[in-house]
Amino acid sequence: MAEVDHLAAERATARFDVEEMKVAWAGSRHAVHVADRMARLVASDPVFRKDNRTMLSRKELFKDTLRKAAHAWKRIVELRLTEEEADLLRQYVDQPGYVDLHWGMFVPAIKGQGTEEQQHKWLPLAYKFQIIGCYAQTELGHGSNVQGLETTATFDPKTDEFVIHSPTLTSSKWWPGGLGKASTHAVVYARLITEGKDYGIHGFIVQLRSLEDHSPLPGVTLGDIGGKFGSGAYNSMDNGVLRFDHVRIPRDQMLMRLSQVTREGKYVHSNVPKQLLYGTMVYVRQSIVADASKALSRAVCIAVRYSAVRKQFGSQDGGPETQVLNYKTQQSRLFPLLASAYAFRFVGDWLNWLYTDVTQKLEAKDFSTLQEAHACTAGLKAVTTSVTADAIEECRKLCGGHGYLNSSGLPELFAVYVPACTYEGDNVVLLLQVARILMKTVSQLASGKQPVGTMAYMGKVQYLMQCKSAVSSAEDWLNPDAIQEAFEARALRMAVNCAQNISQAASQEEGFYERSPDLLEAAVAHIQLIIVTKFIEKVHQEIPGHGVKEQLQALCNVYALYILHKHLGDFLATGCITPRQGALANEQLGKLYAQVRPNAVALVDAFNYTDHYLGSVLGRYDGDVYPALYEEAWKDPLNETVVPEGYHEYLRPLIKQQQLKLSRL
Ligand SMILES: CCCCCCCCCCCCC/C=C/C(=O)SCCNC(=O)CCNC(=O)[C@H](O)C(C)(C)COP(=O)(O)OP(=O)(O)OC[C@H]1O[C@@H](n2cnc3c(N)ncnc32)[C@H](O)[C@@H]1OP(=O)(O)O
Ligand SMILES: Cc1cc2nc3c(=O)[nH]c(=O)nc-3n(C[C@H](O)[C@H](O)[C@H](O)COP(=O)(O)OP(=O)(O)OC[C@H]3O[C@@H](n4cnc5c(N)ncnc54)[C@H](O)[C@@H]3O)c2cc1C
Repeated sequence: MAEVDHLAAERATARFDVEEMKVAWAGSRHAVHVADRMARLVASDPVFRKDNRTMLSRKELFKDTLRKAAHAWKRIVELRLTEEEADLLRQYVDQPGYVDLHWGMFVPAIKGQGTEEQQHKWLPLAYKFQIIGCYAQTELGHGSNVQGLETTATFDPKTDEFVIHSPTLTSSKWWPGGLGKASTHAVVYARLITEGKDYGIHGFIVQLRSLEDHSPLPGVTLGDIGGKFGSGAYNSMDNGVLRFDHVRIPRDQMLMRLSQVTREGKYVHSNVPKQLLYGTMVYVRQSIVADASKALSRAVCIAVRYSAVRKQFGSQDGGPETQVLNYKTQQSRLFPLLASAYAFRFVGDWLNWLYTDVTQKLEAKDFSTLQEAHACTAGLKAVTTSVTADAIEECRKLCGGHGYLNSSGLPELFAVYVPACTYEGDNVVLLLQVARILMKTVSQLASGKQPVGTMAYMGKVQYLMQCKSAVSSAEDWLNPDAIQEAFEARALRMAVNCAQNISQAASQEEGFYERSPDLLEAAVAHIQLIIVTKFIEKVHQEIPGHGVKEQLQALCNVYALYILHKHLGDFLATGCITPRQGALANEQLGKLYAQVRPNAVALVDAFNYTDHYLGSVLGRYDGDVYPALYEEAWKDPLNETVVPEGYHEYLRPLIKQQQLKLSRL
């Protein structure tokens, strides 16, 4: 810990037990302990240094990524780390790379879509890194529309092989992470053609590079797709392009858990929903929701600590300058983001539970919760990533000019994070999926079918369509039932309004198309309801530790009332609350900010991030920001020489020319 703690006074005002809050955040004492150990292991290892990352060229950065990944693997093996420890170690290394896709998508795709035999063959190779895999689905011409992919896998019964081919330029695989330079294998999604019939998209394991010298195999053309947004950032990842020219693979490299092609070329589909093909995406979407709280909490931790250190403007009587964290505007921009970090953390935990539950049911051939899993993972992925990306940028602004420096850590965090709004499903496309399910659920209400899971509230349609909020004072908004009812009524009424408007169109499809902007808003309202509900449920649980439950209660209220305030138009337009009740919610929000203020620094300390992981001179634990900023500036390569390169070529002649002109006057 730091020798001088410039934030000590802030820490002293906390009205709760920070160590216990760490447990509430991490999920258990064991989780705090393991995370702490792995974070320190990474922070103390010079190979994992990352403060120079934004100054490296793309080639240097990529090599640095390979080095870190190899070193991480060496440490994982040497220390015999468990899967949980290894995942955390990779998280704290904090540099996107091919391993993310290998463990995050290639392995899950084989686990989810491979037969037992296939898993037996391929997983041990992947587990030991004897092969490196990626997930090659998106093409140059199609990403969102998976059914529109063009790559073909045509069965040749003569040789018992599939022929993988890219028939057009637009069928080139484009974007897969790890494909460009590192992967030896890929799970490739292609149209299965057998006996002259196109059976749509299926997954195939295809070897791309030699295991001897890493050169592309015959018929395979591949490379990196080029530099991406921001310095450092996601440029450590080799997103790739891949084309096939009639590449042959054995029949048993089609992932055959869901459907099979026999030796004779007969297509056989197991009696399971086709959507299970999208299972890997569902898995990754739920992990992206968990990651959103990590990225958001990092940005918020930096902004809160720096706002407590930074002072601007004196008091009226010429006293000391004011900490910017004391400005009400700073609080009203920052504390909802702090509350959102906690909200996303808890909804992420719940989603992980849901995913595990659905997976167990699928194993038992119970597919009843597949739609719920799809709606929740798609919708929560969309809302949490959009909010987090915007919030990181807001945290940059909250840190003023210094937030724009790479050394603040915020520009890189933003650049790394922002593609999360696009990958694993563009957020708009995913929200429209949620909207479709909402419309289906509304249409089934008339027939008396009771909605279940997170849609269950829609079953209270008679009541929710006409209920009026009973709130008559600002304090009434602290009642979770009042919040819950207002959010349920808003979500349901928006969905019903959309359904009514769609029903007036010439066709359901046309109505859906015309009303899609409204449908997006209805989907967001439904997802926000889920987040609020899960936060309320969390706070209702027994939570040990002095003051911890009270702080979480306050943050839960901040989150809900902030959303209500931000989307006041929805609540008023649907008649769920009156303008006066909206004003009371805002009044209560102001009081809650005052309650959060003395606890703010301790609430971000509870994330338990090392300075290495935060990677920010502004977010340092000790708050000793100015010497660090000053020191950091001198490390820039531009400061390696006092007189810059190019002076003699471009600056001196210019200055001399001007001097000459002046001397002639
Ligand atoms: C150390 C470990 C770390 C782990 C963490 C890992 C993190 C990794 C970091 C991430 C790195 C980035 C990597 C990025 C990878 C990628 O981006 S991979 C590519 C991702 N691509 C997409 O997400 C494409 C998005 N598109 C789609 O998902 C689909 O095309 C679509 C939009 C859903 C439409 O599909 P379509 O087949 O056309 O279906 P519809 O007609 O719309 O619907 C038919 C029915 O199917 C239901 N459905 C759709 N999807 C699903 C699903 N996933 N699950 C279940 N059901 C689904 C849909 O509701 C319809 O149902 P009915 O109405 O009942 O028929
Ligand atoms: C950093 C990064 C990493 C990636 N990694 C991988 C990977 O490892 N493997 C892989 O296979 N892919 C990967 N992808 C690809 C990613 O999955 C796709 O980019 C993503 O699914 C979006 O598809 P798209 O690019 O086709 O966007 P498009 O669908 O072309 O989107 C363009 C615009 O059209 C809108 N739009 C599209 N369809 C509709 C609709 N029906 N209604 C309304 N609006 C619509 C979108 O909202 C968006 O505004 C990665 C992408 C990125 C950026």
